[in-house]
Amino acid sequence: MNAILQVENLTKQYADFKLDHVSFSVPKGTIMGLIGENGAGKSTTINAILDLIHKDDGTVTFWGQELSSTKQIKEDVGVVFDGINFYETLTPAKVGKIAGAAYKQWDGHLFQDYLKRFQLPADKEIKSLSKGMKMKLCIAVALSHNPKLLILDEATSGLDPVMRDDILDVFLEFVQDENHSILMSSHITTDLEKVADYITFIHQGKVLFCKTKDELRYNYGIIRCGAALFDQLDKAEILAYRKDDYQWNVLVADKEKARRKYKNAVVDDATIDDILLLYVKGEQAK
Ligand SMILES: Nc1ncnc2c1ncn2[C@@H]1O[C@H](COP(=O)(O)OP(=O)(O)OP(=O)(O)O)[C@@H](O)[C@H]1O
Repeated sequence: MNAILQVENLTKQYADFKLDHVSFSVPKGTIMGLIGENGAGKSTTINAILDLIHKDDGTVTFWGQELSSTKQIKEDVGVVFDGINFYETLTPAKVGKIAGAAYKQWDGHLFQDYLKRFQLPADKEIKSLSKGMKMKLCIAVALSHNPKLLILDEATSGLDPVMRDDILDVFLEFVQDENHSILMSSHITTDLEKVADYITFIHQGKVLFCKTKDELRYNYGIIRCGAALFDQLDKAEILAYRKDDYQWNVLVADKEKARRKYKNAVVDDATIDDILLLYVKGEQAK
């Protein structure tokens, strides 16, 4: 069994939104980035995976098994959400004691190491910690019960660039163990460009694609052209397109082919943000 987490046809209907047959898997030793516009369904996906909300259909398997025991998930899956809050009068040291009693696999020394590494004061009340410090505390707790899978929903959004970089290094260290994996949603796509192996793009409740980051980075490109050339483009090769004031921006899956074929066009590399913007704000060709 190569996948730590497998999600198949996950479906959840709300009054005004449907998470629609979402499928993807997170292989061992890898980081899967979950991207999508606000309201795309990322948190709904994560909540359904963790059984925090009832799913209408689909299966979620951890290590090849549908887990009926939430206790087992609690031990083996470290979870960090944007906005998780501990009681304000606790201190990080007290949080460590409580977590030590709650998790069988708790490693108090590891927790102390993370407090030092993340520059968190052990004896300061949580109400006096900044948002970023609280987030770091959540990450320290999630890592210190020795999970095999980390699920992070916007877990780095409150951190400054220097601390984000440090935390991303911690995530990369975590997946050095090939039995570990991470599923992380983030709007900071440059973070995912740095650490993710795969990207799953959810758009309006559906998976638009699930691809390796390298495929996106090395193969996807944007043709910048005028109306005349746009009319000549092979429409079957266009993934999405958008016209701004002066030019057409056309997303293609094979930029080298486009460079060979349309010699007069500028074909730029595409960042994950570019891809997301063109799919969300542009027209989809197929
Ligand atoms: N409990 C609920 N009842 C009804 N609708 C809900 C509920 N929770 C979420 N939704 C709707 O589901 C949709 C998807 O929300 P979700 O939080 O999954 O998006 P997201 O991709 O995580 O967005 P963001 O990037 O803004 O966090 C939204 O339209 C939201 O209003």
